[in-house]
Amino acid sequence: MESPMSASANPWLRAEQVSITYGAGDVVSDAQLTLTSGQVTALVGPNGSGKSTFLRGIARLQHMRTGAVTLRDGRDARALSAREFAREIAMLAQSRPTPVGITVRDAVEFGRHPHRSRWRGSDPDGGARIEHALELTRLTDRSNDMIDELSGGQLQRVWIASALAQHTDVLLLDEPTNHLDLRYQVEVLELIRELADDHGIAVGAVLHDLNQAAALADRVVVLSQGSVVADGPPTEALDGGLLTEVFEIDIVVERATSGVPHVDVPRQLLRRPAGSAGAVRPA
Ligand SMILES: Nc1ncnc2c1ncn2[C@@H]1O[C@H](COP(=O)(O)OP(=O)(O)OP(=O)(O)O)[C@@H](O)[C@H]1O
Repeated sequence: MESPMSASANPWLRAEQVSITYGAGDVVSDAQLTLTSGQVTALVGPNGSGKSTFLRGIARLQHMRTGAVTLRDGRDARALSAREFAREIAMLAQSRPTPVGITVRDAVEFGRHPHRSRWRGSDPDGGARIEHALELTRLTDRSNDMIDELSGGQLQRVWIASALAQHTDVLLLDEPTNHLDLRYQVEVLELIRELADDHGIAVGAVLHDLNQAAALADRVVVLSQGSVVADGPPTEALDGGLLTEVFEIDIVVERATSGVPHVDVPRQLLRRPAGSAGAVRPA
């Protein structure tokens, strides 16, 4: 991980012409993604559009039928050993079993696996990296708690801490705010922004909430039926017409005074007129 000051202009990860199949046709088709130091890139799109599969393909958790993933120094990410790869790219997958009987610190320590020497298990930087990851995720005071006793939001922060302890330039997050209440969502989103801004990490995150994507991301990539149909700053990629087509529901995008687009669905879609058949009335 380098400081943002030393970041080169080259993307830290470039995935190109990625196609992934589960057997009956491609679910990701000729897709591309570029991740840059200090930038958050949000992947958005309807259920089943291929967001997770695309990210998992890049993270080598899914076989790619075609495609290339190139690191900043020109190395082919797919040619690296598992240990080398895990020193470059950390991935927080969507669903993880919660191990029983381990502490927060133990879970964060998992992230050090690619840095431990093979035979003796020594990891001179490990202690400091783990402390730093706990600090960034505000978990220092909980480090001795058992992880099966944490709330969903705290647990999510533990997994992010574990990915941070891995100390990579690139962080891939699949729905990092899933199952979190609003407060924890905001905390996790702020943390992601901080990782990019203060630590120069190149973040790629699948997000469902288009307004969160608009507020958080420097770039938004829109996937539809496995293909990238928009890739640009939120003001360009979050286009009302395009989103209406992709999500198959009327979507209006307004530009707030801050410049951040605000994505909305017309209210009449959500409420039945009072007195209409089947309207829900308060008891
Ligand atoms: N293990 C699997 N076996 C077969 N098909 C799969 C498998 N996982 C996903 N798919 C299919 O691949 C397509 C893309 O799924 P994927 O989970 O990548 O979409 P997504 O955009 O992340 O969806 P969501 O927003 O619902 O998480 C879907 O049609 C899905 O049914």
